[in-house]
Amino acid sequence: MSTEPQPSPEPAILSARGLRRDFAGFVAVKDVDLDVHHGKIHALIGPNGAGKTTVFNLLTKFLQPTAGTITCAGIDITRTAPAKVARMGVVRSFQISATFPHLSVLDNVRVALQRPNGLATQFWRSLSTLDRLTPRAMELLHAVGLDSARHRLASDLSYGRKRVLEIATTLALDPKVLLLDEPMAGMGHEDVGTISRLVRSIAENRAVLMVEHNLSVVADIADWVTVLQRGQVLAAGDYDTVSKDERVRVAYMGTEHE
Ligand SMILES: Nc1ncnc2c1ncn2[C@@H]1O[C@H](COP(=O)(O)OP(=O)(O)OP(=O)(O)O)[C@@H](O)[C@H]1O
Repeated sequence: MSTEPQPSPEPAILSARGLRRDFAGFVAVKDVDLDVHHGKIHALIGPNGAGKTTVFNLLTKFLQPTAGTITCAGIDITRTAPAKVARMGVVRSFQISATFPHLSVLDNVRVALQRPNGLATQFWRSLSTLDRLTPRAMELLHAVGLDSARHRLASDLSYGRKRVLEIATTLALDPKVLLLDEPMAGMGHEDVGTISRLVRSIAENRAVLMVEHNLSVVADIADWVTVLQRGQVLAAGDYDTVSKDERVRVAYMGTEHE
């Protein structure tokens, strides 16, 4: 079984080589190589404590690596600040609390859109200054299927639709790489289908890296899977390949997906 990063004729948009992170002598992530490609969904899976969240935080620069390199479109971002990395197009989804519960769905997206437009200070004077962002906000709401809910308060949405709204606000930043941390967490069956379709459509014109525990979803939508165990890459490949690997089954899938 290969632990090589994803082979592709196209250069990766986000790459890690030899990624390592120590916490006070404990090695949480070691020698991790991975590539994230435009138009593809890359799933990062593994048992609890395998190091998925740490890798996620390293790639978005919320944590500084102890060793290794991270590149975005060939540019070394290993020492680049998180805000700059986000401006380069590597954007992580935040949890639902990142949306404003007492604003409408439309205003939540308009507020998110002001960031790439540099209007951050104007918003607090008047929402009317955001009017020119309405057409783009409506496009995004249409793309995620929330246009009919645009005048509802975010707090009135179902859990699944709040998550969709949160993803829409992330898309407002027009990411090249979208990192999703357990997008299906807490979802009912119907919402899982909705979010899966949404993630698939998002990946049509950008790269997606997602940490996901729901292996049915990974089987369904991931183009490439990296399996972590004890901070290291145990296996990498398409879902069919990694799911048949005996070590992966023992480490993870054998107990989780039969
Ligand atoms: N800030 C920290 N200080 C010390 N140890 C940490 C820290 N963050 C993570 N760890 C340790 O690193 C290891 C990997 O944790 P991490 O949260 O990345 O795993 P995970 O695969 O995301 O797990 P889960 O699926 O349970 O969320 C764990 O043993 C964890 O206790």
